[in-house]
Order: sequence, then structure tokens, then C-alpha cells
Amino acid sequence: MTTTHAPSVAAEVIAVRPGPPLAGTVSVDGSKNAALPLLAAAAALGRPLRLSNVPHSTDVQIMLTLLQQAGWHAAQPVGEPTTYVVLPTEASRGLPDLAQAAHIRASYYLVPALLARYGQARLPWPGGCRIGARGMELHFKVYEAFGDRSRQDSSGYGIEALTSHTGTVSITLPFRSRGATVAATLRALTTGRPLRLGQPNLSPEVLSVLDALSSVGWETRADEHVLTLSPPSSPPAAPVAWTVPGDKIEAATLACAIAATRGTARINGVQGKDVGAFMLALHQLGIPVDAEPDGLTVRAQEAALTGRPLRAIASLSPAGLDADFEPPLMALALGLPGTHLFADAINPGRHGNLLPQLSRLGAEIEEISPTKCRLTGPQQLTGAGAEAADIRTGSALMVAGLTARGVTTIGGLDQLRRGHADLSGKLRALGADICEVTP
Ligand SMILES: CC(=O)N[C@H]1[C@@H](OP(=O)(O)OP(=O)(O)OC[C@H]2O[C@@H](n3ccc(=O)[nH]c3=O)[C@H](O)[C@@H]2O)O[C@H](CO)[C@@H](O)[C@@H]1O
Ligand SMILES: C=C(OP(=O)(O)O)C(=O)O
Repeated sequence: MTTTHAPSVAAEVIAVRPGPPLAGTVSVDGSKNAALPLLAAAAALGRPLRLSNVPHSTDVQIMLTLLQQAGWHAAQPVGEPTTYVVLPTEASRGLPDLAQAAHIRASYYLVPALLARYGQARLPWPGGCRIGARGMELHFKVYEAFGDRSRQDSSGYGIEALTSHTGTVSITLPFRSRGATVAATLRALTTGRPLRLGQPNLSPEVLSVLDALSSVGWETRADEHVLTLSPPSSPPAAPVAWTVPGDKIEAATLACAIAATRGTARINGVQGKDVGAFMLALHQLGIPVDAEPDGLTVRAQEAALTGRPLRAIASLSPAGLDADFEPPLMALALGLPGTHLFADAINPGRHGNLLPQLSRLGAEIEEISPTKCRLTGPQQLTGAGAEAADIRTGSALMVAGLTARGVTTIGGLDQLRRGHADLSGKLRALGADICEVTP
């Protein structure tokens, strides 16, 4: 068993030191980025349902608070710590002030439920990770296609449901926005109108919402060109139960940590199909990883490092590499032979957060442009103080700290906890020398 000698610190930090190869078995929580639209979908459905495998990350807690403030109960059955029963309350109040919506990006998912309940929605501009300009104009185009009216000012935006329209709504997105795809799907749900959406986002998070609609009788068809939704003639009467899929990003972060330490370990609770592009990246680097329907086994003890260049290009396309996989892959690649290329033009501020923090540990990364960089490994990093400038920068620093000489301390834990209830506990369960230190 390993121990961390906690450094003295001025603010709460995570302290990481290098240790033995990670080993054992760990389970991921439910995905924050799937739980958030599923909670909004639960509100939009307007009838009681059970949602299980809900993670305890702070963004999810904020979403639950917003639901309660907006007139829904989110009750936890006794003895089921990750399950919520979501149902509308009877109380008829005016449109609530949802100031906390400014803390999370995904508060925009609440609009359809608010329109169904109040005929209007008024929300502050969404928050979330500061990873560049994060627009919403496609959401407004979606609502306008449904006949709603939108207006914006410096403090936020309002949507008003105008008199009832009928018939199929057809709209094509100029790019595959996950948020706009879910907005269109949930607005179809609350209006009961068929939808034909060109160029949809088909990420696992969106597919989990489509599965939820199928379970209540909607016909859903999706290929890379078009998503079509048709309402049921009468919704099934059976009780509704949805499950949040396992967190693909938490799984990928743990996989990178296992690979960085040349360990062999199993990650339960994630579907192999949700991490396909990430697994291709590991294979490219020569790290064996097997996917089963409910987990991954990383066998980096048997790695035959290829030295082949990795091209990790963030993408919104169905088979592409999710942008949130890029930071932990970058931390891993620093320790592997080869010259590796990384790009994230989707979140144009990501590299501005991530690169300076990895540099504090001595990483040498060549910035080709603000969204593209190249690095040559292997590099020996050295422990230092760094900041979780956003969720994935924080988790990448944890991966980097596992092989950096000496102690790495990571501050900004509020950011990390927005996305993960206890990532350091999961790494510790695999034998990592990691602890949380309070001043
Ligand atoms: C809660 C959640 O799931 N967040 C994820 C979501 O963020 P996000 O909500 O930003 O994702 P979208 O797919 O909707 O947006 C992709 C890009 O297009 C921009 N855009 C989007 C809509 C719009 O109307 N105008 C506009 O400019 C966004 O700012 C972003 O830069 O996808 C990102 C890219 O895969 C991930 O890194 C985030 O973790
Ligand atoms: C960018 C992220 O989250 P959000 O979109 O909620 O800011 C993320 O989950 O990494």
C-alpha cells in the first residue's frame, strides 16, 4: 500500500505522487454530460419517472436544485443513493428566478420543460468550463423553427411559446451541436410534434436521450444525415425508468492513468461503444485495451509502444474523438515515444487552459496555433503546483502527476468536482498515491 506525505498547502488541493503500476478493478459513475440532459428530459416529460445511476458531481446537484426551484420534485428513494424520482409538483407559481443556471452550461436544456410548464423561459447565459466562446444561436434557431420567439440581452435570454403550431418541424443544423440537437429533441417532446433534424449530433449523450424517448413510445430514427422523431399515438402507461450511462470521460481518464503507469486494470460501468475513438487512439500508441459491453480492460503492462504519431483531433462527427478525451490523452502521450498532434477547434479556449498547466510540470508542447499543438515524447515531468482551470485540465493533471517526479499539487478542485464526484478516490482504489489535502 502506498502513502502520500501531504504537503502543507494554503488552499484545498489534490496531491499526487508517482507509484506502482495501477492495478485492480474500479467502477465509473454515471456520466455528468448524459445525466444533465436526461434530468431535463425527465422534467420535459411531465410525468413521474425514475432516473438511476445519477452521479453526485456538483453540476448535477445544481441541475437538481434548478428543477426543484422550477416546480419539479426530485426525490431520492431510501437506500438508492444514485436514483431520483422526478415528478412535477402541483403548485402553480410564476416563472421562477433561476440564477444558479449561470453556473452550468447545461442549464440551457431546461428551456423545453419551462416552456411546457410556464409558456415561457427566462434564464441567465449559461456557465460551465471557460474553454472559449460558447454560443447558443443554434438553440434559438431551433426554438424559432418550432414557432417560439426568442430574445437576448446582456444578462441572459428568454423564449416564449407562441400559440400552438402543428405539423412536422424541419431544420438542418449548420454543424453537429450536441446542445442544439437535444434542444430540438426535447422541444419535440414537449410539443408532441414530429421532428426532422438534419446534421444531428449523435454522441452517446444524445443517444441516451433518444433511447429515453423510445421508452415512452416515440419512434426515433437516426443516421449521420438526419434524425427523425415521431410521437406515439398514445404514450405507454407503464412506469418509466431511465438509467444514466456510465461516464465515458471518467473511464477514459482512468484508462490513461492506468496506461501512464504501465498498469493492468479493469474499468467497469462504461460501454465499449461509447469509447470507440478513444480506444483507437490507445491502440495507435501500442496500448492493449479490450472492450466488453459493460467495461474496459487496459493491459499496459503488455504494451509494445509503437512510437507511431497520434493524431488526436476533437470532432463532433458520430465516429469522431470527443473533445473531452483530448486532455487526458495529451497527458498520457507526454510519456510515450513519438511526435503527437492534438487539436480542439470545438472548444477554442481549451489549450489556453491546459498547455500552461502541463508546462508547470515541465511539459514541452509546441503551440502550432491557439487550438493545435504538437509534442514529442517520452518526457520526464517534474511535480509542481498546478490548477484545474477546467474539469478536463484538472483530470489531465492527475494523469500527468502519476508519472511526474516528486509531488504534484492540483488546486481549483471546484472545477474538478463539477464533473467528477470522486476521481481521486477511484485512482486510489487502483493503487495511486493520491490524496486530497485541506489547509
Ligand atoms: C454539458 C455538455 O455536454 N458539454 C459538452 C458539450 O458542450 P457544448 O454545449 O458547448 O456542445 P455543442 O456540441 O452544443 O457545441 C459545440 C461547439 O459549438 C458551439 N456552439 C454550440 C451551439 C450554438 O448554438 N452555438 C455555438 O457556437 C459551442 O460553443 C461549442 O464550441 O460538447 C462539448 C464538445 O463536444 C464538450 O466539450 C462539452 O463537455
Ligand atoms: C466542458 C465540459 O462541461 P460543460 O460543457 O458543462 O462546461 C466538460 O464536461 O468537460
